[in-house]
Amino acid sequence: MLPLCLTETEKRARAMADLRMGLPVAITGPWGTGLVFAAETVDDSRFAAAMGMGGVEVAVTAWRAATLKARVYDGDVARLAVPRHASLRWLRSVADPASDLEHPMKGPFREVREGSADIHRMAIALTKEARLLPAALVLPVVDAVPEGLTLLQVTAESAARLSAYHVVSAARLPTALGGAGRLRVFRPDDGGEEHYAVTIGTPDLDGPVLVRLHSACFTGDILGSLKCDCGPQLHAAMAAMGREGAGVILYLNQEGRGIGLANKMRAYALQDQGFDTVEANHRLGFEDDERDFRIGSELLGVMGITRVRLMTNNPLKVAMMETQGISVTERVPIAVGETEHNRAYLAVKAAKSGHLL
Ligand SMILES: Nc1nc2c(ncn2[C@@H]2O[C@H](COP(=O)(O)OP(=O)(O)OP(=O)(O)O)[C@@H](O)[C@H]2O)c(=O)[nH]1
Ligand SMILES: [Zn+2]
Repeated sequence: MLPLCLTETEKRARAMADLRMGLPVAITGPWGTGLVFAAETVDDSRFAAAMGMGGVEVAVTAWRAATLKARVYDGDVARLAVPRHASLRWLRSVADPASDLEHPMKGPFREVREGSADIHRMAIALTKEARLLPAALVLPVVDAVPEGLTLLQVTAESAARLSAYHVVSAARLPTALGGAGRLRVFRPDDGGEEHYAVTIGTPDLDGPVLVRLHSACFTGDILGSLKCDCGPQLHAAMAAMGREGAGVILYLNQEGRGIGLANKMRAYALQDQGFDTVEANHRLGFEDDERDFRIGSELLGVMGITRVRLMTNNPLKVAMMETQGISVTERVPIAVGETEHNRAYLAVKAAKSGHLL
């Protein structure tokens, strides 16, 4: 292969930007080649062009299909035929639950069951990775793939691959809560999100290190939102590490349990309609938690940390660390920040996501 050719990983990173801009991406597999658009970003003229080519389907997750009352024949993905006279507005309303209560009857749908859902499944994975709504327009490519488009191969493996990370830069960062400290920036080799490590004091890397894996929450961490407990948890963890004289906060840019801030605000809008945090994710078509917990253990590995006292109320985090080869010698609970606004949210996390209080 020419040294200047792109790898599948590089093409996949490029495909994220394409989908976010409303451009199509081509995906090829044993069943043929498809053109894929994100339902959220495709514009009028490209939608019209796609409809002109025929055979257009919309791929949604099984969660979204359940809300739409559409049948699912492919496990986690449903394929819906796009009616010949459907408008872009119709497509958006299939993808976006914002108007579900106002217009509950979007169907009837013609579910597609012949052929393979491989391209559709990969299209959903790409829209999720691009932090868009998990819904995609998929149409068959009959002739050649239009010039200049990113062309990806269907592979189960590429979706599951975890990037390697390296430290880009680091510097001293004293904080009011933690005292002396250091901030490191980690960059993945696949063009994805950077993550940060805040080291407080000088942890002894041989012993168990007091660690918090904190998922970014712009609303809680920065704005002091009362809807969740993230800000107080972050600050309590830093203060505890300051008191002990050592610890590590991994600040993971997995906003909204991995769905991104735009989708989290869509989830909040659904919560304003009366749905709880888990139901809102499902109506949008997401799992209740879309985070890749392997990133945390990967970064600990880069830092040379193998044994931790993990500050969390989430047993899944403990289990994932253990599976990834990090020994959790103790779970350190952090029950702080309950308010009248987040009491119901915390109760749902305890009941549905197994959080310990
Ligand atoms: N999708 C979604 N994400 C939310 C919501 N509220 C907070 N988040 C995000 O949830 C993440 C924090 O996860 P939590 O479940 O609170 O806590 P955890 O990190 O799993 O567990 P702990 O270690 O016990 O705090 C952050 O990324 C927040 O942005 C919500 O209503 N919907
Ligand atoms: Zn939060």
